[in-house]
Amino acid sequence: MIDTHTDHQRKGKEAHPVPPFNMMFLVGLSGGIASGKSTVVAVFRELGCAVIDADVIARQVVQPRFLAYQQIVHYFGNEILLESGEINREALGNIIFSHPEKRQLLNSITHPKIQKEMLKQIFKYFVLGYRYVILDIPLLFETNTVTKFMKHTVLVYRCFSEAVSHSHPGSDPQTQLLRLMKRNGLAQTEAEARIASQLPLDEKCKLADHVIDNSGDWESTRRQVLRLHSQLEDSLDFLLVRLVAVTAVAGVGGLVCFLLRHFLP
Ligand SMILES: CC(C)(COP(=O)(O)OP(=O)(O)OC[C@H]1O[C@@H](n2cnc3c(N)ncnc32)[C@H](O)[C@@H]1O)[C@@H](O)C(=O)NCCC(=O)NCCS
Ligand SMILES: Nc1ncnc2c1ncn2[C@@H]1O[C@H](COP(=O)(O)OP(=O)(O)OP(=O)(O)O)[C@@H](O)[C@H]1O
Repeated sequence: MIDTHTDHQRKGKEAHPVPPFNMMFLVGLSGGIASGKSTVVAVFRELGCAVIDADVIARQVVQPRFLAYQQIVHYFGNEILLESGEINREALGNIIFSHPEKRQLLNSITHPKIQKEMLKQIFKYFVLGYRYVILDIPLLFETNTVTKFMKHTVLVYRCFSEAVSHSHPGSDPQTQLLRLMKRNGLAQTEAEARIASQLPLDEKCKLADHVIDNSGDWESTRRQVLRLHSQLEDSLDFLLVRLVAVTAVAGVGGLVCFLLRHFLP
């Protein structure tokens, strides 16, 4: 039987907040459609890690009381509204996934608001003293502006067939397509358009610092997450950031003392 209580847990290394004045770092997590992101994120949450979900925020910022809602209705028209007045996500999805310029437009409306809300949540976790925050962002590698703020990037991938897993460790496009069609009730062309709107998984694999292979069973995935969490907790980056912060504070303090001594009577 596999021992689910790993060394990591025995050492009691859960992600409890550390005192608030310690600096933290960001970890970007992404993956293909139905690759297992939620599964991986659930393990991180179970370990007490701070997780921010971009898809959840993307839904919040387009609620009727927000500016993004008005802008979307202004540019896309009332046709994308449900009777309740809320955005018809299926209708909007059908438009933006088949028209790249409209997708660009929607992104330009929503992404700044999503990023602003993420920033607020990051600040909250900073104040609470977390060592690192996981940002679950489906478009992490497509949106270059975000990756530069990540100390680590993680890609979750899942090979759906044995044959593919050995030759091409990225995805099985056919199975991914079928899953998407079934899950979202999409026609083949619509599902293809959705997949084509994102970077191919094997491209993302090359860009990521860490890859979690979710092709095996749950335990195998869980073990990889525990190992990664342990690495992140022990990360020297954390110490480096603290060192830089302490140096900066000392530098500013020194400067203030110098100025006070020279310019005050
Ligand atoms: C187009 C919308 C209305 C479709 O809604 P729907 O409920 O059908 O899908 P949902 O929001 O759950 O997204 C499902 C997946 O689609 C992909 N996706 C969503 N938006 C985009 C986009 N602009 N470009 C490429 N892929 C996207 C992601 O993989 C995401 O996980 C919605 O996705 C949206 O508002 N997108 C713009 C905001 C965005 O970029 N969200 C992604 C997180 S940053
Ligand atoms: N290792 C695994 N073994 C068996 N089933 C799995 C495994 N990982 C995930 N699944 C199943 O595959 C489906 C997709 O997983 P999950 O929801 O975690 O993916 P996701 O990447 O978050 O999907 P989405 O694209 O909707 O965000 C779920 O039904 C989940 O239960």
